Amino acid sequence: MSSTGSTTDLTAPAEQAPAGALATAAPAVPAPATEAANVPAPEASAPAGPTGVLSGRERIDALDAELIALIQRRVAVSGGIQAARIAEGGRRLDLRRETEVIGRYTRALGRPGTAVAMALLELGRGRV
Ligand SMILES: C=C(O[C@@H]1C=C(C(=O)O)C=C[C@H]1O)C(=O)O
Repeated sequence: MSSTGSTTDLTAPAEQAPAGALATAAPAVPAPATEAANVPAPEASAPAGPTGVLSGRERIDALDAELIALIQRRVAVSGGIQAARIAEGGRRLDLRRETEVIGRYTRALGRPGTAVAMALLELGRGRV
């Protein structure tokens, strides 16, 4: 991954999982993504004690790297949508859609989710 923060990820090949991947990876009765608050993830069971702290931190570091990569991909996709809309004579931003996005994160994560959504939207602005 580039550490330059560039948006060249627009050309990244994998914005979605391959067809069928979700079907095999998803639980039989998947919880709605918007209702996932307070459901502990499997990663929540790190062993206690110093070893647990170290190994847990490695997992945190790996998760943070994944999150950053996902955020960079989101910024690139968002920029592509904005550029397309501008090319069609529209406005860069769609506040109704942004309200939907904020609501999704708020329902899933509570008040901090609102802040996460706002940060994601801010990161996606002005990249085109
Ligand atoms: C990406 C879009 O354009 C803008 C960016 C958004 C985002 O990053 O989620 C949402 C709404 C728009 O202000 C879109 O309309 O979907």
